[in-house]
Amino acid sequence: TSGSVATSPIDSSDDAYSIPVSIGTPAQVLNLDLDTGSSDLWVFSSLTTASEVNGQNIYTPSKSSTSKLVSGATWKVKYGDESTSSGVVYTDKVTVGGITASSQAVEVAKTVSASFTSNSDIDGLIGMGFDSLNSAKPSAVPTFFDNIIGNLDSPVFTADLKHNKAGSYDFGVIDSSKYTGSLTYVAVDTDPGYWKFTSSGYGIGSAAFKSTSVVGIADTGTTLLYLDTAIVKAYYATVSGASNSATYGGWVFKCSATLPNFVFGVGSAKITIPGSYINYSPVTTGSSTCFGGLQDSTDIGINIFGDVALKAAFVVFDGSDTPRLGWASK
Ligand SMILES: CSC[C@H](NC(=O)[C@H](Cc1ccccc1)NC(=O)N1CCOCC1)C(=O)N[C@@H](CC1CCCCC1)[C@@H](O)C(=O)OC(C)C
Repeated sequence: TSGSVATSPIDSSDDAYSIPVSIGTPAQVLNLDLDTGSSDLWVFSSLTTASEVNGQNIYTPSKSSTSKLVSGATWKVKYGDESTSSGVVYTDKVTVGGITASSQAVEVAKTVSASFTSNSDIDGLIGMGFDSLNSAKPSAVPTFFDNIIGNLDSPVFTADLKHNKAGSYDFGVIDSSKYTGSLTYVAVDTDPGYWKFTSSGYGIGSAAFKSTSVVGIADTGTTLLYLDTAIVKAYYATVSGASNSATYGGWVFKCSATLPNFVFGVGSAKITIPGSYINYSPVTTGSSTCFGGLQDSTDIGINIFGDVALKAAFVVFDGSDTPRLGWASK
């Protein structure tokens, strides 16, 4: 089997990308953030503390004839941005892009942190990292990808994210109409459970490409591109008036600045991120100071190829026995 689901940016800054997910019988449709940087499928629900729900769609297990409580199971997840959620576990029928997992663990939130409450565009997450990252206790539960992989024509899903418009996630098929040239594959290190790979270097604008190993993760759930200090400094050295602002917690520049393209290498291939993608957004609405889409990864402790990088490419997440990432321009 194979399938495809449209994914849309939740706002004009491409902060995150959501997909419609059907849960239960009859179907309850929630908009979930497909996140390759984590491995829990969790949802706002009828069990979520009422004061912590603010406009999100919720899953009500008692209204689903196929829901089952997993007795004794709990979960608690904390993300890179310090946001958290926790609760209990049900199994139910889950369908994404026409593909159904008949008994998918659905982690039902009893409590969520303020940043989730304030984000009415996201009704939960569908983690597509490796099972080792799953937070369920006393034992981990498989991801949606893990549950369907055996039924897929090919053990893959692909990401085609776009700037300010709908893209798609495909399952079980590599649609060659969605990219140009050829795919270049790179090995994935599944420890501790991210889609972790080694980029072969970078180039800033028209400057010579620098061949150097840059270890990072392909993370659909992270908005920006986070890289080593030296690369980030070299990039903003070409942007007149750019500075690393303590006030705004990162590199900022005049919104009118011309930003050079940023190239990153995958094997012998090169992915070019248009400079315009590195103008993330004004620091506050209407400000003439803009926040960069490329930021320093030091405080995170890992380099992250987030949506700013991913939306410049077509990416194959290959979950075969030797997991790998395929990259192509588009
Ligand atoms: C640098 S690590 C921070 C990363 N979060 C982010 O990148 C959030 C995503 C978001 C978008 C819209 C609304 C709310 C949150 N954006 C963010 O922190 N931004 C601040 C800087 O400007 C860009 C927006 C993160 O924690 N990613 C999570 C998934 C994420 C999904 C949205 C809800 C919150 C959790 C996950 O991918 C993760 O933890 O990755 C690890 C490996 C860092």
